[in-house]
Amino acid sequence: MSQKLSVPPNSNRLPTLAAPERRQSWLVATNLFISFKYAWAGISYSFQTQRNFRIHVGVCAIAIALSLVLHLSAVEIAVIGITSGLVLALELLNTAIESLVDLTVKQTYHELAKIAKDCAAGAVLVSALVAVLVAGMLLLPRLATLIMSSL
Ligand SMILES: Nc1ncnc2c1ncn2[C@@H]1O[C@H](COP(=O)(O)OP(=O)(O)OP(=O)(O)O)[C@@H](O)[C@H]1O
Repeated sequence: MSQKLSVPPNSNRLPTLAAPERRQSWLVATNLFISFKYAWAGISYSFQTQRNFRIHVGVCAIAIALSLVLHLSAVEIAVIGITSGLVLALELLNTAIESLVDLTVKQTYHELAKIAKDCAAGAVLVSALVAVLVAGMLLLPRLATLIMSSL
C-alpha cells in the first residue's frame, strides 16, 4: 500500500502562506511604536493582576540595586540582570498561557489544562530558584564582608 506523504511547504513560501492567517487577527500592530504600546500593556496587565509578578519585580529590583551598591563587576551585574529578566519574562509567559488555557477550556476541568498551567508555573519556579542561587552566590559574600567590616 502506498503511503501519501505531505510535503512540507517550501520555507520561502511561508510568509505568503502565513499572511492571510495573520490578517484574520482582530488587530495587527502597524508600526513599531504600536507594538511597544501593546507589549507595555501586557507588562502593565501582569503587574496589576499577578501578585507573583509584582513580588518578582520587587525582588529583581532589590537584587540589581544591591549589585550596584555593592560594586559588583560588570559581568556579575549582567548575570544578575539576565537571571532577573528570565524570571520576569517567564512570569509574563505564564500569564499568557493561563489566559489562553482559560480562554480555551473556560471554567471546566481538563487534565491538559492542568498540565499546561502546572508546567508554566514550574518554569517560573525553576528560573526563580536559579535566580536566588545566582544572587545568593554573588551578593551574600559581599554583604557578609560589608557587615563584618562595619562591626
Ligand atoms: N481548567 C483547569 N483544569 C484543570 N486544572 C486547572 C484548571 N485551571 C486551573 N487548574 C489548576 O489550578 C492551578 C492554579 O490555577 P491558576 O489559574 O490559579 O494558576 P496559578 O498558577 O495559581 O496562577 P498564578 O500564577 O496567578 O498564581 C493550576 O496550576 C492547575 O493545577
